[in-house]
Amino acid sequence: MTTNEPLRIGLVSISDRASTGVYADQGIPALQTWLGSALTSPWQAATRLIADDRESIEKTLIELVDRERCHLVLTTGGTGPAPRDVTPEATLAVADKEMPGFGEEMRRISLNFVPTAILSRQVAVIRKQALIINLPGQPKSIRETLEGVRNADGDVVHVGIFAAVPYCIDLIGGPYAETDPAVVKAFRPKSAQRPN
Ligand SMILES: Nc1ncnc2c1ncn2[C@@H]1O[C@H](COP(=O)(O)OP(=O)(O)OP(=O)(O)O)[C@@H](O)[C@H]1O
Ligand SMILES: Nc1nc2c(c(=O)[nH]1)N[C@H]1C(S)=C(S)[C@@H](COP(=O)(O)O)O[C@H]1N2
Repeated sequence: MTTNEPLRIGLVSISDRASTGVYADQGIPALQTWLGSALTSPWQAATRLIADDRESIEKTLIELVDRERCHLVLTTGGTGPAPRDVTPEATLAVADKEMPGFGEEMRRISLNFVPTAILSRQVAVIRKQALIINLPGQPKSIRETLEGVRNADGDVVHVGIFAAVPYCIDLIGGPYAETDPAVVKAFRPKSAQRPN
């Protein structure tokens, strides 16, 4: 049963350099901007900027899901092969269930942009009432993976993963999230659609 409360979204930027001020964090602003353009139903964000440290990542994810009661948590950064990249391990460690389709599809989408997309080990999981999704660290990859790929005319040629996010949130008991179809069209089976 879905609810009418606002969608609570945890936004976690995981970067050694942004979290220590070597450069300004662009992850959280990119997430907020994109969600602001995509979501047409009420939402609120809880944001965290942390280092690539497995314990801090696990603690942050648990806090956002268990205490802040987020329905969706998006992380950015720390999914590559370097020794400090441990976001997928931390995410799997707090998981009740794995959702492998998201990682598979994000890598396929990202291959339209960079051949190094296969270096991203990103995962998605369910913990309690929340869907947690790892996005790559490159700020531009946030829009690319969530919104998908367009041709020169602006038509979508590879659907972004956010198309499946609202229905996933329905299925785990969260609010009915709606999107601007010009940015990303949320897909739901007919039986799950609410009249406008
Ligand atoms: N939060 C961020 N803000 C701005 N740029 C970022 C951020 N995170 C990553 N980037 C950019 O994307 C690139 C790839 O991201 P990745 O997460 O692999 O970073 P990294 O090389 O592990 O370094 P760090 O963890 O210190 O950001 C980085 O080299 C950086 O140019
Ligand atoms: N859409 C998209 N996906 C991408 C990239 C990108 O620029 N755009 N960079 C790739 C690279 S170079 C790496 S190493 C991996 C992991 O990045 P992360 O460690 O920043 O999470 O994401 C990959 N996926």
